[in-house]
Amino acid sequence: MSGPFADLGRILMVGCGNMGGAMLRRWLDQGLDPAQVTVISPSGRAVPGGVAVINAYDPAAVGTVSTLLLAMKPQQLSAVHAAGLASVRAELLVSILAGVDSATLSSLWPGATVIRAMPNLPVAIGKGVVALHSPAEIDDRARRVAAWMQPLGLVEWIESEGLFDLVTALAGSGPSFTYRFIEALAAAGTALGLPSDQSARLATATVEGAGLLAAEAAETPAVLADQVASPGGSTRAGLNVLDNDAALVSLLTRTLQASENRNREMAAAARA
Ligand SMILES: NC(=O)C1=CN([C@@H]2O[C@H](COP(=O)(O)OP(=O)(O)OC[C@H]3O[C@@H](n4cnc5c(N)ncnc54)[C@H](OP(=O)(O)O)[C@@H]3O)[C@@H](O)[C@H]2O)C=CC1
Ligand SMILES: O=C(O)[C@@H]1CCC=N1
Repeated sequence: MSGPFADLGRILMVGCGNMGGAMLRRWLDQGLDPAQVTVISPSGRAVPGGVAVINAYDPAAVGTVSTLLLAMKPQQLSAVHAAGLASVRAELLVSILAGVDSATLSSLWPGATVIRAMPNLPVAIGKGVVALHSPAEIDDRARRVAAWMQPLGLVEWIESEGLFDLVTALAGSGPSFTYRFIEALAAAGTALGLPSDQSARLATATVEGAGLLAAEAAETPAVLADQVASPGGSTRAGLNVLDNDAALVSLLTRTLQASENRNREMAAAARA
């Protein structure tokens, strides 16, 4: 096999819910061999594309694991470790757990190369973000992880682990905040008289188009905003509301701060 999935060997994926499932589906769409992956899911719920699923760790069923991918909730880490996973000697340990720091992961799986990955939900269509952090020098194993994540969207290394909780808030949680914005735009349209289904369609398509243009254009979002807002026109009247006392920036700063704080709390709980 070649491409981004070469050299990952057998992958054991712990949890395959909203986020893990989106990643796995995209990888399978992009050529990952389902025979390479085993998923642990306590409910035994079906997982995408013919991938083997077991409801508890069973060394005989799993065999030798090269890559261990943690994709359950941070609060499940100690239970997962205690339920046999401590004995897995994978060369690569990749964790998408919010908060949980690399020192905690290294102490639980000594000897593994630990990489933290923070994906977001649009990885489902290859338009996600995957932030990566390696506590050690970025070596060939770490580069292998970056190549593995490439089909999911934008891959960015975050050098300082101290910034990872903030990156998690901005990019990991960011789609949720953006969906709220779409809902709020639609709700405002409805409150002012539009039929709700039409307002929802208009809001979703407007955010889709604006996002795609922002990603492709040479201009910054600030310049694009000005291209919409004619001097003395109606957009400027609306922007004045968002910009007054930096209302939107202030709201989003508090939003990211709350999420970052919660990531720190989850990291502390995982260390305890
Ligand atoms: N949702 C998102 O957008 C993002 C999530 N993350 C991170 O991804 C991780 C998963 O989140 P998300 O997918 O939303 O959560 P979900 O609740 O959707 O999925 C959790 C998964 O963990 C499994 N699980 C539960 N208990 C255990 C256990 N004891 N052993 C093995 N597997 C277990 C569940 O299996 P079953 O269904 O069988 O119970 C399920 O497959 C979290 O750590 C989160 O921080 C990171 C970035 C974005
Ligand atoms: O809500 C959570 O805890 C995770 C972190 C990023 C997205 N979901």
